[in-house]
Amino acid sequence: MIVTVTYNPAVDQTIQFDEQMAPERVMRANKAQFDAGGKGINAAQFLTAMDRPCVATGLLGGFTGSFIRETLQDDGVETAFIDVDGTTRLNTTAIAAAEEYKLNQAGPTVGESVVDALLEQVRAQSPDRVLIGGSLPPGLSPDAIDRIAAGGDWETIVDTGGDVLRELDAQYGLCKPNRAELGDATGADVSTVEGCADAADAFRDRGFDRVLASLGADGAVLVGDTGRLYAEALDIDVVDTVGAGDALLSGVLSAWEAGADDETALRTGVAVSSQVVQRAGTAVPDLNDIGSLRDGVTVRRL
Ligand SMILES: Nc1ncnc2c1ncn2[C@@H]1O[C@H](COP(=O)(O)OP(=O)(O)OP(=O)(O)O)[C@@H](O)[C@H]1O
Ligand SMILES: O=P(O)(O)OC[C@@]1(O)O[C@H](CO)[C@@H](O)[C@@H]1O
Repeated sequence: MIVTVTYNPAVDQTIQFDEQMAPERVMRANKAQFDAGGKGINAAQFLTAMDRPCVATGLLGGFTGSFIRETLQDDGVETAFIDVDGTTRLNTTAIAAAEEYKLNQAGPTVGESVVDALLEQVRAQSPDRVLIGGSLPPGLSPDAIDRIAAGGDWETIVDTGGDVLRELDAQYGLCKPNRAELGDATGADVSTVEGCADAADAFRDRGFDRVLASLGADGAVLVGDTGRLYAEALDIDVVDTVGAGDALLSGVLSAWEAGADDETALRTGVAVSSQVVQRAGTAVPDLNDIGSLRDGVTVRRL
């Protein structure tokens, strides 16, 4: 069973415009939606949709926090959040004439004591795996991630910014940087797939048994003791890439939970992410046909 931890959840507002973004004038959206968001929360939604036992935890506050809790419960996602003072942030994605703008708030300031409460919440679920996803709110340091990782006999997966990844000291089963985060974390040249695989492999020495690096339209690499796997992205019409990395990671974890090997897991991740990027927002897409989509993913060893 997987527990996800989102220290800094968000309500994701996605607004769409026909014309290009321009300053100093009123832009009128033709579509708008609100979704429960945050990297661990997205993963919990995708995992639940794939019938993988999962509990979403983290910090919630204010009316936006209530929206997230109610949305998850309506979607059948098990929750065990800690309530905090302040208001969970609202992050905005503006899609204007096929260009995407991502505007993320910082989130409410919290005290270090929330880490103790959250760790107790995680322990109470007796998970096999814990996924810690997303940024840290003001008031918390990377130690808040390490403490969860070292707080029980579970495998910890982490998906956070490169600046935080390089500060982590605990042992992790997997980290999931995207291309920019991999470059930030390692200082390596990540302009080629091979370069990303080299950087991911070297980064394992920093306490990560495996590294799943997502490369956007170039697909993804998974490096670990069994070698270096590269999966090409599927050729699809992309609407909104927000949540793509969470979907990739969820597909990989879902396959591992079912006992699949790394190649099948990587294929599954690419298949799930390809479904998410074809629609706006971070709500759960149709994941019923993942098996045939997965078979269409090209994977090779590097
Ligand atoms: N343009 C694209 N075409 C096809 N697939 C894509 C495209 N962009 C992303 N994907 C799929 O989504 C996966 C993750 O993409 P990406 O590296 O952008 O994640 P990310 O930056 O971590 O996203 P987020 O942080 O918003 O979750 C890719 O490995 C790929 O399978
Ligand atoms: O600010 P963070 O925590 O790094 O990222 C938050 C976020 O952009 O990540 C998700 C997509 O991966 C969205 O649901 C959410 O708005």
